[in-house]
Amino acid sequence: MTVQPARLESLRHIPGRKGLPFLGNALDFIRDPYAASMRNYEEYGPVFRQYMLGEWSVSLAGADAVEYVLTDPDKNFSSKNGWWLLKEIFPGGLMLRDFDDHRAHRRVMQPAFRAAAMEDYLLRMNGGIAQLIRAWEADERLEFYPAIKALTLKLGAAVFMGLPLGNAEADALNKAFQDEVAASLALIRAPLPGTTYKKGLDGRAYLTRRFAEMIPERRADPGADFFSQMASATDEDGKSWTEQEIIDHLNFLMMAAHDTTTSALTTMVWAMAKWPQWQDAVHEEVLALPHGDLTMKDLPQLEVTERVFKEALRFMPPVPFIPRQAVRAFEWQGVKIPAGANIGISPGMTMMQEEYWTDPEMFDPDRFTSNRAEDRNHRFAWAPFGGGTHKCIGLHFAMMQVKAFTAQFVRKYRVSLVDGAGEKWHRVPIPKPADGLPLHIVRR
Ligand code: HEM
Repeated sequence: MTVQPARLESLRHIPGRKGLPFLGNALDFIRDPYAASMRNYEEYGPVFRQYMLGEWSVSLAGADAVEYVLTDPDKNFSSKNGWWLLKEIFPGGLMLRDFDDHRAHRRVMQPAFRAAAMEDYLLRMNGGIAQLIRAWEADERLEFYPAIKALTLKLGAAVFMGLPLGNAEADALNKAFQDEVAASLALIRAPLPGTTYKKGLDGRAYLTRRFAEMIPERRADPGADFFSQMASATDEDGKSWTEQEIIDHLNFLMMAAHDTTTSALTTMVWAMAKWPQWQDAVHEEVLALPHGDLTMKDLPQLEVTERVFKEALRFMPPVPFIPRQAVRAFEWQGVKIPAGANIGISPGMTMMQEEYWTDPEMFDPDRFTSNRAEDRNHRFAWAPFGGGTHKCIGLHFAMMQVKAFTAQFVRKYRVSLVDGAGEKWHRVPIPKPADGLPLHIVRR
């Protein structure tokens, strides 16, 4: 659905500040997005406008706003136009579809996340993780962020693309994929030679060509991987996706899965190194499992691990802000907001609000125990995976991958922070430690 962007004149009644020419409030936001949003909230109230990189947007603060926009009872909000940054590099992905078209595509993708498929992914993951973390044995000091990023990329090539671990082409495909991700976030968005953006478009062209060549192979001899699932997926009428649709969905899925899980695992391991009582509790829980590979049956037993993961997502959410575009005018908290306005909501800010959480600045996985259940203070108090029709389709997959990794990692290693490590984080676009998170690592 195409809607003309809202003009400044139609937003003037909404309080807010412009900041610097063109940059607007971007520097403040990049430095500390929560502090910047909280300042605006305190000064202007729950509806305010912001200017960044030449664009105005309207922020709606608080869990009620997160619920209203994500559940979208009046079909007011376009995800496709909200996530315009991703439109050229990752077109056709689920998040870049709206309403009936989105629902139809999501339904076709859903079987790739059913229990039987998940069991196969877990098998692949277990083998891959064992092999990849073995390489860390030789180190006494491990820079965790680059190490886990390399691990999730290699696992991704196996689980998403169906390539055997160590496949010669996997590195080239992963490099093209990383170029795409970098380009989707680039400030200069013209395909000039040598730019990040041009490299991303080249990466997309290469992946598109290779995926197209691989589709007949995946159809003829399907394996236990996402690519095979998508190549053979059909809708209610038995119609398959076109070649281009398969490529676009696979490409987007890998992007949606990769940096988010990498970031969450980094936060979790940082927290377990900083507050070792959680590392001990997770270790003890893992030791109580039957020895051998983690199975689907074991996953619910990892209850402490799950709480530590949930708290890591609250503390440092990989997707702290969610954009939409209003496709029609609406009213929120008595403020009229015109069609075409860019809308921003922040599950990240909500997950730090004292209204819903005790001592929100404290890392406290016990807030998720059934007797405290602070996440139930509001249906959208804890929403690191979003909600409504676009709620993360990979959330159980992410949980499974995190448990599969953590179980093997804590069984094999104990980690502590190198002095001063992990003190500074880049919070946007996806959180990562500025120093790469150097850890002391010892074999148990
Ligand atoms: C800790 C890890 C993850 C986090 C925090 C996360 C977060 C999110 C969020 C917040 C959304 C909704 C965005 C919106 O409403 O605009 C989303 C959507 C999505 N995620 Fe995840 N995600 C994670 C892992 C994954 C994984 C592992 C996969 C795939 C295996 C995945 C695939 C997707 C897809 C395809 C969508 C679009 C869904 C739709 O539009 O219907 N994500 N994710």
